[in-house]
This record gives sequence, C-alpha cells and structure tokens, in this order.
Amino acid sequence: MLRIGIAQIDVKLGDRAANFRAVSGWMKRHHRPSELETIVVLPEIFDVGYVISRAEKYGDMEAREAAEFLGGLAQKYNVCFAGGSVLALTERGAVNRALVVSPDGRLVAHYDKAHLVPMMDEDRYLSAGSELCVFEFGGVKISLAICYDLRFCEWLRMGALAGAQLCIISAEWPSSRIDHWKTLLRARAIENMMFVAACNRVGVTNSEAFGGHSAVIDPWGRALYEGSAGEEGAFVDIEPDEATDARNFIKAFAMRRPELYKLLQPPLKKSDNEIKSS
Ligand SMILES: O=C(O)CCC(=O)C(=O)O
Repeated sequence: MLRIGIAQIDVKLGDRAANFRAVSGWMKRHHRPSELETIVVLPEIFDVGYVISRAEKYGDMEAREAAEFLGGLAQKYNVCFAGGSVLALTERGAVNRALVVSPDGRLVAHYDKAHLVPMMDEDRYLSAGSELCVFEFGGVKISLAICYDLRFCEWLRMGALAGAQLCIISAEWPSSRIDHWKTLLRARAIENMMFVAACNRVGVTNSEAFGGHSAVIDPWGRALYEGSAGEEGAFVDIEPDEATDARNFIKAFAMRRPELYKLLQPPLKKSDNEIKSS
C-alpha cells in the first residue's frame, strides 16, 4: 500500500514565502501520522505561480530554495514530496521543474516539463525538458508529468512502458477546460492501466480561474478521490499491484503492435498544423 496526499491549494503570484507557508499550513491541517509510506503531491509552479515572463526575477536557482524547504518538511512529517513543480533557473534557462524529495530530506529526482503550452507562450520563456522521469518510492515505480503533458498520450505511455504503476501530475489547469482535465485523467489511467494522482491548483490569477478537481484514479478508471473547486486536501491509499493485475488481465501492453504505429508517423510539416485564415 502507498498513501498519496493531494494538496489542492491556491498559489500567490510571485510570493514564495506565502506559498511555502501555505504548504506548511496544509501539512499541519491535513497530515496524520501513518505506518504507510506517504507521498504528497503539490500543484504546478507552487512556489511563485505563473510569473514565467519574469523568471529572472522570481526563478529559483537550480530549485535550491524549494528543495531545501521541501527537504525540511519531508523530514518533519516523514513523507516524500513529488511533483509540485517550481520555476527553476538552470544553465539551459528557466524550466518548469517537478521535484522529488525523499523523507530523509534529499532531492532524489526531478522532471522538467517536456510539452510547453502554446496558449500561454510558455515556449517564449521556458526551456522544454526532454527526459522522462521514473523513480521508485516505497517499492512503487512512479512517473511524473506536468499539466499540459497530460494531453500527450505517448509521453505518459512511455512512463507506463518503463514500468510505472502510478503517474503523478502537478497542474495549474484552468476551470474553462476542466472537462478535458477530468476526461484525460481517466483516459490516461485506463489506457495505461495505472494509477493517476493529479493535483490541480485553485484560485484566480489575472482573471483566470483554476479548476481544482484534483483526483486519484485507479487503473480501471474509478475515482478513489475527486476534489471540489475549492481549497482542500486528501490522503488516499492505493494498492499499486492493482496496476499489474489490470495489465495482466487486459494485456493491452502485450498486444501492442509498434510496427504498425511507426507507419503512422505523420510526414507533416509544422505549417500543415497551422490553421489558415482566409
Ligand atoms: O492543456 C490545457 O488546457 C492547460 C495546460 C496548462 O494550463 C499548463 O500546462 O499549465
């Protein structure tokens, strides 16, 4: 068994100290000691919110401040933190980086968002990651994704094919497309026969409302937890072997025919994807 905490909180723009306080406060209110290994998921860019156009001012050099903060909290509560991406400054430029901090306070893995959101000009301000991240905690293989990555079935499939039984997703997904969020979370869980644990922020920034509805979905597509649109939190227990059971029963990995999918590599040029205005 693995216990998953979902910290569905608001994020204050450009105010790292306030956002760190919000996470500490959430842990104080919601965490209860348990014998189970516990992993807590935070929203996307929980440290400073969407100030990506001012990354030089607000970014965290190599995510050191966030890693130190989460390291202290991880030790205090004996939990692992995962996801909860931050705006990190690296030698590749600014990145949207999810951190994995173990209960002994060490930064043990990270993942840089691979798919940047054109609707938000992320590609103007951020450098895209290109490495899959699959790590192990409590004997469970876990992959990471950030928000818009959820739309890329191939990317989450790669984590599942690398053995992940659980995919953790951090997001700032807007209310206006919350139906996509709900549907895609279920789809990714069912098609990959894996657990999906997703934490979406709530609140409003610059008139954009963020939709919450964080969720933990099992490999059969059933919601073990589904959040509201407001601040809240939950701890949900999962049995990771259920992913293996589902894979052994449905056999959709064993029955894949990658030789056919290669034929589908579209010989499209970027311009073919653009909508032409008359
Ligand atoms: O794909 C979407 O609709 C939302 C994506 C997004 O807001 C993000 O990746 O931050």
